[in-house]
Amino acid sequence: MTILAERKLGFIGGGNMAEAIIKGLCAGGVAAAAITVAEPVAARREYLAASYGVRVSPDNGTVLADCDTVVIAVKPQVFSGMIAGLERPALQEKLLISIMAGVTIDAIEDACAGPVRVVRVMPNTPALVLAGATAICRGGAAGDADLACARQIFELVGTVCEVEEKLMDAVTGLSGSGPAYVFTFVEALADAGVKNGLPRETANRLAIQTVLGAARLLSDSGDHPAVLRDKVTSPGGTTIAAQAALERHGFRSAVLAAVDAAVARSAELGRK
Ligand SMILES: NC(=O)C1=CN([C@@H]2O[C@H](COP(=O)(O)OP(=O)(O)OC[C@H]3O[C@@H](n4cnc5c(N)ncnc54)[C@H](O)[C@@H]3O)[C@@H](O)[C@H]2O)C=CC1
Ligand SMILES: O=C(O)[C@@H]1CCC=N1
Repeated sequence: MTILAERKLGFIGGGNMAEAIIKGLCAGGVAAAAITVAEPVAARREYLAASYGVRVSPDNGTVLADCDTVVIAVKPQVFSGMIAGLERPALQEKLLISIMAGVTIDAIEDACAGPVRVVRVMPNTPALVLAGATAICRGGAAGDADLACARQIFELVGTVCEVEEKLMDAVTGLSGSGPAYVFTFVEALADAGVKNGLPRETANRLAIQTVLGAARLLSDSGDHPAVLRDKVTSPGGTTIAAQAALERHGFRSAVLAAVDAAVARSAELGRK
């Protein structure tokens, strides 16, 4: 907490991802009073203030005035309009931490019309429960302390990897959007249990714990997924029958195509 304790942290945009980070930061010991959130939707401001005790404002300028470290947490599509409304000199003094999918460091520097310290980050929503997966990279004007500050924020809410910026679209397709694929899988798994006669609540509990337990086993053992899969798969048994059906229905190629689609969309958002 050494670097963060000295920082005044602000968020521009108080939506789902900002909330996940804020909740994680508060659980990780950051004082809510040191966090300011600018958010145009009044109900959302009231909710964030009541739930976490953060300071809120409808005016993005308040975050610039009050904070030295600013997390840009608006949608990529509203970024250029949002940044146009902020004063250039004030912006250029801040550490800007962007979590926007696709938007490049070059684009942020151009929008700020001058040298600005940018760290680009791709987090994911399990940050809400301190189990986030985040990748970070820094712009040319950002120093070691800036990168360390961003790293510290996201380490409080999970795991952090440093990557080259050209890999950020790949990260977005894998771990940024990835929780949604897992939720779809869990939903389908539970549905399959219900189809085979399990009560809904039992099916949901078993499906969630299966994914949680399998992920924990992978993480704790360090084994390759194929090694652990083999241990589940008895010769002539149930699992190989299921695996054969997954192959027939293109499970792996569906996952590859899904991630490719997200990567392509991330790159497209960056070009807009
Ligand atoms: N949701 C996710 O799982 C992840 C999202 N991201 C990125 O995080 C960013 C935010 O995404 P979400 O939180 O999902 O979206 P969201 O729609 O939940 O939040 C965006 C917030 O920005 C506010 N907003 C709109 N215009 C604004 C303006 N001009 N100034 C200030 N605030 C404004 C909206 O009212 C909204 O509350 C996006 O750029 C997205 O690419 C990155 C990783 C994961
Ligand atoms: O769907 C999106 O565009 C954002 C970026 C990664 C996860 N959610």
